[in-house]
Amino acid sequence: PLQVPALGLHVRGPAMLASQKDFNNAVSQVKLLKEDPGNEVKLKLYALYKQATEGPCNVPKPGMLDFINKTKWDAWNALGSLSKEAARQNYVDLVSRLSASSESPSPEAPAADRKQPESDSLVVTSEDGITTIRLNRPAKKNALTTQMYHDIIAALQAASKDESAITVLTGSGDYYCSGNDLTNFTHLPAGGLEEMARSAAALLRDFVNCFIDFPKPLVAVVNGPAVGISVTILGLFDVVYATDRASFHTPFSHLGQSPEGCSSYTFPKIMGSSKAAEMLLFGKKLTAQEACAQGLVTEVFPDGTFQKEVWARLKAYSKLPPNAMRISKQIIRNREKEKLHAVNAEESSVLRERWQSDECMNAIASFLSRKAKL
Ligand SMILES: CCCC/C=C/CC(=O)SCCNC(=O)CCNC(=O)[C@H](O)C(C)(C)COP(=O)(O)OP(=O)(O)OC[C@H]1O[C@@H](n2cnc3c(N)ncnc32)[C@H](O)[C@@H]1OP(=O)(O)O
Repeated sequence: PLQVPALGLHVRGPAMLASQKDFNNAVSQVKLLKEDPGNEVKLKLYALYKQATEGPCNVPKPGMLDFINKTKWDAWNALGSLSKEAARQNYVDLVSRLSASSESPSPEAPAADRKQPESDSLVVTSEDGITTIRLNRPAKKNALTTQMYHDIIAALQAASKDESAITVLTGSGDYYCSGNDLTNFTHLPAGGLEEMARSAAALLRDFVNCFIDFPKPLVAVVNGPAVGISVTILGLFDVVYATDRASFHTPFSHLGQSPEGCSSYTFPKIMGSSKAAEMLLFGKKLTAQEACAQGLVTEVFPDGTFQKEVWARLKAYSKLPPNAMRISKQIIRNREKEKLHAVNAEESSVLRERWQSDECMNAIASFLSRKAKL
């Protein structure tokens, strides 16, 4: 067989080529894959699909800033003059390999039972009655990758059932968290931008639901500046301690996006509608003292003594009767839960549309091309 260099795929003789029916079946099968095959494979699938249905790449190359469409165009163009039939066959072969490997039993434990997260970007420890979930990507200011969202969900599910009395979210290094990792938007699935927005919205909804439903006292130890979703979900925590170096920034309009984490509901409730609007519409950054004055932060500590003071206090709180704390949290939060779930669903669905907008794509392209920073 001939080799298509960019993709490492084979071109077979005409007698072995897959039928249109095989191809249609393979297209349906892709949607049923149990495991995400990764971006490289998804790009291959995209390129082969285009080649099989439309022939060699025949559209103008997208501009430099249109990074998503340019990556797709490059993959399609790399197939050169490969015939439609050969592309169809390669597509069918690739899907059949993917289906076979996704059928084989996974060696991993189910997410809820997993002791440690999938990547080093999250560290979960339990000590002195406190489960600590630490964002651990200091070189990237603890920006949240897709894997980290999944790992945090798993960590919260495990913490809700473990022996600890209190659960803490904090960060490593000088930042608490710089929000969503903007490169998440460059990992385009085979279904394109629409599919990316759909699955990101589903993940966002699951992620925020875990905070809404978390049954034990949940404390944020904000060790430095906080951006985006790491700020908005603070309204779902029971207590927020911050160093005086922390700041709180929700630059959604700058990013062509809209609020999440139930902040469209919790922020106006916590700080009043006009202060909330200044943050959520105009991206006003609050200092730790300002956030405390508005009720978003419980208490601010001098940076030099922050860790010592906060952990001493949390250790003392963790000795309180755990069932009493759970029940008190239930009474405080339960009547709001239904509302919060509805708000989360609505915010996620609005964002699904926003993520497909030019305003959002241009803002992300600007950040990635190092033209814009907050
Ligand atoms: C699926 C659920 C989706 C939920 C959606 C949530 C929405 C949000 O969270 S919106 C908020 C998104 N966050 C941002 O827009 C922040 C972008 N980052 C910045 O503006 C700056 O990096 C900073 C102000 C946070 C820090 O600036 P500083 O000069 O101190 O440090 P840098 O040199 O810029 O950063 C170091 C390193 O980290 C990378 N990085 C930082 N934040 C992010 C991020 N959010 N996404 C991707 N990468 C990030 C930065 O690019 C640097 O990387 P290099 O060293 O490789 O250049």
